[in-house]
Amino acid sequence: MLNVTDLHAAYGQSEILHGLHLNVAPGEIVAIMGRNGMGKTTLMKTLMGIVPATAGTVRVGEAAIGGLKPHQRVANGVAYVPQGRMIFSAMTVQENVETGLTVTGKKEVPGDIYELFPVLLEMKGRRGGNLSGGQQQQLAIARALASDPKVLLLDEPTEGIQPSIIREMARTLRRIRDQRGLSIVVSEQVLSFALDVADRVMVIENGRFVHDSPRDGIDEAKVSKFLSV
Ligand SMILES: Nc1ncnc2c1ncn2[C@@H]1O[C@H](COP(=O)(O)OP(=O)(O)OP(=O)(O)O)[C@@H](O)[C@H]1O
Repeated sequence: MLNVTDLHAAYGQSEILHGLHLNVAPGEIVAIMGRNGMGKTTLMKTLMGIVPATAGTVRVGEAAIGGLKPHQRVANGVAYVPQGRMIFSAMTVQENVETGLTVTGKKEVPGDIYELFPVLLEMKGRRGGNLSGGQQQQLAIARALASDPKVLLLDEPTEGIQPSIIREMARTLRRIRDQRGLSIVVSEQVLSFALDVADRVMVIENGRFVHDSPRDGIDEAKVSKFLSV
């Protein structure tokens, strides 16, 4: 579903991503793990078109999206939950989710989104800024799902979230995948969450993938070693 070949990206003269290859099958969940500063956020932003790629191709299904602007990528089926969630604090929960509908032409939030996140239905008239961190993360995921994506990108969704909510989030993401059949790419530093949520774990180091393993039979000690400073 998502096919990335030889992706390079740079900030000015400083190249950060050095030729990444990534294939995510329909319905597959891939976790991209790596320490701070290894290039996870840059990869997410490059896939979204927020940071321009200097070389390489990005396809979603048959569509080449590498040259498109972020909103055009959303229209082609890519949705993004940025690091730090970036919900609109002054807008209500419902208004936040509605911003995700723009590309679908729908006026109302589909009921299955509130079924996934019942707390958002209870709080739909509250301002986003008044929600807890875990609730804001649910809101950011709901907003992303409102665009009816084929590929969902999440950048460090567990950052600043309590352990019990993190386990719940892994279950919810798998449920979303099972219900919608979409592909999910999640960047992560918490190994237990990656093992809970993903079918495959990749490790990025200094802008290169250095490890790629199915969840089943993964060498946890080896992955932990990459993550320890
Ligand atoms: N706007 C920017 N301008 C210049 N360099 C940047 C910029 N953003 C990130 N970098 C550099 O790019 C490299 C990769 O950063 P990136 O944010 O992609 O890492 P990360 O793996 O997501 O880390 P974190 O877990 O801290 O978010 C780092 O060396 C960082 O200093």
